[in-house]
Amino acid sequence: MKALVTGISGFVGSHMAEYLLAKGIEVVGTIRQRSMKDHIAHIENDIKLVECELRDPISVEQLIDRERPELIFHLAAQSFVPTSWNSPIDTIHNNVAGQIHLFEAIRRFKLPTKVQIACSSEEYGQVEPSEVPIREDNPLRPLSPYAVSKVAQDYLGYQYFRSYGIHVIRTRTFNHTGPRRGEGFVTSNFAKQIAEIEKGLRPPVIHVGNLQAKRDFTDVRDIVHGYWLALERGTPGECYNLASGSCCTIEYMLQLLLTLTDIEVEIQEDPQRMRPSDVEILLGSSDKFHADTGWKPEIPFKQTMTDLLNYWRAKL
Ligand SMILES: Nc1nc2c(ncn2[C@@H]2O[C@H](COP(=O)(O)OP(=O)(O)O[C@H]3O[C@H](CO)[C@@H](O)[C@H](O)[C@@H]3O)[C@@H](O)[C@H]2O)c(=O)[nH]1
Repeated sequence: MKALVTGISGFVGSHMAEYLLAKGIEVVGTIRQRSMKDHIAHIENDIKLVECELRDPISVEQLIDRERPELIFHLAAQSFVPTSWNSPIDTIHNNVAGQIHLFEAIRRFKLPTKVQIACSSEEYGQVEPSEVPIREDNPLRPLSPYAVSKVAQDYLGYQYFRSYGIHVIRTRTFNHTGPRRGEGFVTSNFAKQIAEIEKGLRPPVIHVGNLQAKRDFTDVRDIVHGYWLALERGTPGECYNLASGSCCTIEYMLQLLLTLTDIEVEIQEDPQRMRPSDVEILLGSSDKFHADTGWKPEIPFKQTMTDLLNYWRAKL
């Protein structure tokens, strides 16, 4: 069986590739011209890498025609919320056009390919206290251009399923982290700052943004298992939350990291790290996904954060 992973050199893409290889699946992955390959260097000989700009319909059509994968894990995206404030149109264009080109190519060649699309809990946006844990039928009230791009990807998935019968599964994933998480994202950013302080590379001051936001974190290794199950057992056209079912403040996450180190630090708020509007709480129910696929997260949050901190300690 052949699987195509878009964005294979990214954080989730690299974990997805490892997961698929362990299952004996043939893996093809897309990278961009200037993609860093550090995350996949250890498996580069076991996968096929294809340079493909997903915003270019011709490249995507040629890729799909040539590879004809049975499964697609569509993970390529501009995934950092703050970047989307700086250049909203780039995020919307990148995330929406890439997916449309994939769908159009599948449609053109009438392929039975199963496609998982990486949607996001950010789509729920402004969530009322009475609405948690959030279920899939909650209203979508996106609060960032990134979130709007994910709503568009999500509904395009629904539309291509309804219009053309393409086997699309929409996974609305809540926050996920673990080794190789990009350093801009909060868990990795704080872990990296701690590792740098431990090594004497910076003064003992941790710079933070909004510590009161609440997020529902799952380990990336549980998430890629979920993506596999989504295509194996999920109902085409459906959307599913992937979440741990509990949440914590960003402050709690920072304090947890600080229990894993001996250093003493000062915590300093950095106005640059504040957002024009931040999602206050994301706490998801995965009951629907569990009922259809049996998925549940296995890795405790403390283990995930320990692995992430050790990743930075080894990398610096
Ligand atoms: N990045 C960052 N965030 C901070 C910081 N301090 C506090 N935060 C807060 O920490 C929360 C999480 O921020 P991120 O790690 O950047 O993730 P996100 O905006 O929640 O988005 C992530 O999760 C989505 C799923 O809910 C994903 O769709 C998205 O791609 C990303 O992985 C936000 O409320 C943010 O304001 C900081 O120094 N840096």
